[in-house]
Order: sequence, then structure tokens, then C-alpha cells
Amino acid sequence: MQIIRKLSPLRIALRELRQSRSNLGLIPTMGALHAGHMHLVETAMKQCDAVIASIFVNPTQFGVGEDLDAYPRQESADAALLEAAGVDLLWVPTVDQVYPDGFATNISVSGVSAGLCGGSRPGHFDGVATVVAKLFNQIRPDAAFFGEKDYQQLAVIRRMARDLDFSHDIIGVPTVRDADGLALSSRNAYLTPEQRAQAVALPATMGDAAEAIVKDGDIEVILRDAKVKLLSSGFHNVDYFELRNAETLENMAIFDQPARLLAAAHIGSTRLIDNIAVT
Ligand SMILES: Nc1ncnc2c1ncn2[C@@H]1O[C@H](COP(=O)(O)OP(=O)(O)OP(=O)(O)O)[C@@H](O)[C@H]1O
Ligand SMILES: CC(C)(CO)[C@@H](O)C(=O)[O-]
Ligand code: BAL
Repeated sequence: MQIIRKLSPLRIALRELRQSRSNLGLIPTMGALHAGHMHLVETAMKQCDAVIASIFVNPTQFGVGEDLDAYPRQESADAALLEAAGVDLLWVPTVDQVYPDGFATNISVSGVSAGLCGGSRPGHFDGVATVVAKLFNQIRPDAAFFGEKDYQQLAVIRRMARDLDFSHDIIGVPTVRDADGLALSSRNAYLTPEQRAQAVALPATMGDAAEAIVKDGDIEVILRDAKVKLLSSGFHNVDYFELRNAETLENMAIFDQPARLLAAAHIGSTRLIDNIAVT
């Protein structure tokens, strides 16, 4: 597996790869890889004949006071995992390869980026859309793979790709969970053993709420009770716990298909997110 950090060798490597492979898959990540990321890799390996992963802890998607500096960085362990999985090329750009001197462009996707994580992390999805558009242009993949764990992010990227005429496929991959239901996330590494045990309340409460909604319960009451439940289970702040249309992410006051429950909550200094289909 080639590890490349600068654009000019990247262009040469991509040209060479394209001579023998016709279907390049891209998996953008911020590193600190876990089985969720590796499921994206496995999915891409099945659908593409060459797979490129990127690791870039993108500063523009972190807000002031967020965990940019603390974000786990473990490039050699990540590279070993990707190589063992059969990834062809690892793109690890330095900051100047993504944001050259004088960089002055911002991609802002309205609508789907409003509320939810867009509400609690102002500017976050501008940072995500801008860096993902850059990665798409740098790699020019035939398909790009993203996890449903970051459900709103996936919706923002789909919208951006449609709006800006990126014609490659955007593939959403289901969330990989630990045995107790907690969604795998690089940020789980911040949790103490006690917090890790408490964190299971997030998927458990979401599952209970989804079941109650399907049984025609009062949505407002169910969502309010779910927040109270989280606050009594070790979470100290709930950014949101909402029922949305699964495709448009519009608010849903009356249960209808397709529906998605989405939540974000803080445990200690760690912010966890999750979402599930309500069917
Ligand atoms: N549990 C998971 N299942 C499936 N995909 C996942 C999972 N966790 C992350 N991904 C996907 O991996 C890609 C890279 O995500 P990222 O590197 O930010 O990891 P992360 O675990 O989501 O980290 P964070 O703690 O920052 O949320 C994204 O498309 C993300 O949705
Ligand atoms: C898509 C992404 C790699 C953009 O920095 C990031 O938001 C992530 O890892 O989910
Ligand atoms: N996995 C989404 C990246 C972020 O939280 O910034």
C-alpha cells in the first residue's frame, strides 16, 4: 500500500492505478480506525477494484473549544490495518495540500445541514462539505463510502454531490455496533470504563423510543421522556433527540415512513451521536 502526503505524487499514483483498474473506491476518514471504518473498507473492496482511504483530521469542521487537538491520531496502526485489509493507496495530506495559502472557498449546504449536529456545531457541515468536495476532486473516485453513523453528514454529502455535479456513487454503509449496541466511534476512546458502561443508554433509549413511536405513542412525550432517561443514565446534556424524515431530514410531528430517530448527547467531555430507522 502506497502512503502519499503530497498532491503531485498522488496524481502520478492515481494515473498509474487507473491504467489497470476501472473502478476506484474512496473512503474518507479522520483516522483512529475501528471496525466501523473497516466495514466501509470491506464494502468498498467488494464493489470496487481499487480502494483508496484518506486520513485527514480536518480542522475546519471542528468548532472553537472542540476536540481538534485531542482527536486521536495513530497513523501507523491505521496504515497497518488498511494495508492488511488490501487497501491500495492511503492519502494522508498535510494541511497545506488541502488548504493552500490564501484558501478562501467555503461550501455551505443549506436545508439538510440545519438543526441536529448543524445546530449544535455551527459551521461543522461547511467544514465537512468543503473538505469532502476537495477529496472528491483530488481523488476523482467512482464511488465514495460513508457510514450511516454520521447520518446527517451522509445527507449533506449526498446533497452537495447532487448540487455540484459529482457524478460518482455515494454509498451509505450501516452502522457497526459493539455487542451491547453502542455505535463504534473513534471518540469512544475518550470514555472511562464507567462512562463506557453508561453510554449503552444511548442506543437502548433510542430503541425503546423507536418502539414506542411505532406503537403510535405521543411523539412529543416519547422524545421528552427519552431525554430525561438519558439525563438519569449518566449523560449530562442532550443536544438533540429528534424524529426526522429519513430522506429530507425534515421535522416529523406525526409518525410516517420513512422515519429516523437521531440523537446527540454528552457523557463527561465526550459527545456521542447515534441514529436508527423507525420502522
Ligand atoms: N460505527 C460505524 N459504523 C459505520 N461507519 C462508521 C462508524 N463509525 C464511523 N463510521 C464512518 O467512518 C467514516 C469516517 O469517520 P470518522 O473517521 O469521523 O470516525 P468516527 O468513528 O465517526 O469518529 P468520531 O468519533 O469523530 O465520530 C465516516 O463515514 C463515518 O460515518
Ligand atoms: C467525512 C470526513 C472524513 C470529512 O472530514 C469526516 O467528517 C468523518 O470522518 O466522518
Ligand atoms: N465523524 C464525524 C466527524 C466529526 O465529528 O467531526
